Amino acid sequence: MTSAPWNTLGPLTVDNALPAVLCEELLRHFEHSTQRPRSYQGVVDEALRKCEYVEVPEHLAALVTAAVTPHIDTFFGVESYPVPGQPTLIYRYGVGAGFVTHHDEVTAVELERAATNGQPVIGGDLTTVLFLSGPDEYDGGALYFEQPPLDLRPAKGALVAFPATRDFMHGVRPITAGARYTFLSRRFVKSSVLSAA
Ligand SMILES: O=C(O)CCC(=O)C(=O)O
Ligand SMILES: [Fe+2]
Repeated sequence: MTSAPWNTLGPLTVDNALPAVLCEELLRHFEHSTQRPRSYQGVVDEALRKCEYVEVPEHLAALVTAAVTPHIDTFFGVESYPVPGQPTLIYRYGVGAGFVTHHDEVTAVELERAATNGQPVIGGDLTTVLFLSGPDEYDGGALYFEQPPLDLRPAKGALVAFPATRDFMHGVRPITAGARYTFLSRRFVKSSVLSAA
């Protein structure tokens, strides 16, 4: 039971949220797809974010949704659902910068640049990250939060979820060896005041 508002809770971490076979299928999809450099605020700059992405087909995204929704709804005390029509992405971070500290709110400049740069814009109330790599597969690369300070290098198949707001500043520490794969989607909270803002 929780009485705190959902947008003050998190990050939630759940080990073994995704079965190993689904992690493998998502990784196979990544390897067989066209990989593109991912932007930050609509600009590709490897000093701020060194990352490639592919989009996930609907049938695979639906399997992830089914696996994670009960964990997320129970923890945040809400009903949530993937943002309709919005792509979900797989990210690969090789050796390099990781991803600088940021929040997950969509900004006006990102939207403006998306009109011409071909980059997907993914916005919503909650961010959902699934780890498709275990900590033995890369060095560095922690998903970190600033306040309170927290560094996460969870097991393969783990879920991390948190409000996509400016209160949850986070980033990915530089990767110093190996490669780190994550699945990224955003969700709306039903009847959320924030989702209408
Ligand atoms: O890949 C990750 O661990 C986090 C990525 C992230 O923060 C984002 O896409 O906004
Ligand atoms: Fe983020």
